[in-house]
Amino acid sequence: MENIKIKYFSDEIDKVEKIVKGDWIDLRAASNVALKAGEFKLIPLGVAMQLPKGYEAHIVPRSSTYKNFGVIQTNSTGIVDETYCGDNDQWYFPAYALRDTVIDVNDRICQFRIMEHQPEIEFEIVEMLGNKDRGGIGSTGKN
Ligand SMILES: O=c1ccn([C@H]2C[C@H](O)[C@@H](COP(=O)(O)OP(=O)(O)OP(=O)(O)O)O2)c(=O)[nH]1
Repeated sequence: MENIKIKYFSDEIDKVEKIVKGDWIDLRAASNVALKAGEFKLIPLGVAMQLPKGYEAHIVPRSSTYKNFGVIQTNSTGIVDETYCGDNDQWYFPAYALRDTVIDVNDRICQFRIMEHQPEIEFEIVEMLGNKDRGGIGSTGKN
C-alpha cells in the first residue's frame, strides 16, 4: 500500500477515491468551466499531491469524457513529475473544446494512476543495430 499526501484547493469537489468499477482514480473539475468550440482552457483539478518516492502520475481522459463534455486532452497524457509537489502545484486538465460545452464543478473529467519512473538510461551510439527490420507503420496489413 502506498501513501499519497493530498491537498485540496476546493470544498466543492468530492474527495479522491478509487471508483469501484475502474482501476484508475477519477479526478474532478474544481470550478465551473464554459468553453466555446475551438477554445482551450486549463481546468483546475483541485488537488496537489506528494507522490511516493520513485513514482510519477499519468493523467488521461475518461473514456466518456469526449461524449459527455466535448473536450479532448491536448497533451493526450499528462505526466505529473514527482517534484511537482509544492503547496501551489495544483493539477490541471488541458482541455480543447470541439463544441460549445459546460463542465460543472465536481464533474469527473479525467483519471490518473501512479507509475514507477523508468530506469536510468544511457544512450550508446552505434552504426548498425544488427537486427532484422520489422517493417514500417501499417506493414502488417489491415486484417
Ligand atoms: O496534464 C498535465 C500535465 C502536467 N501537469 C503538471 C505536472 C507536471 O509536473 C507539470 C509540468 O508538466 P510537463 O513537464 O509535462 O510540462 P512542460 O510543458 O514540460 O512544462 P515545464 O516547463 O513546467 O516542465 O505540470 C498537470 O497539472 N497536468
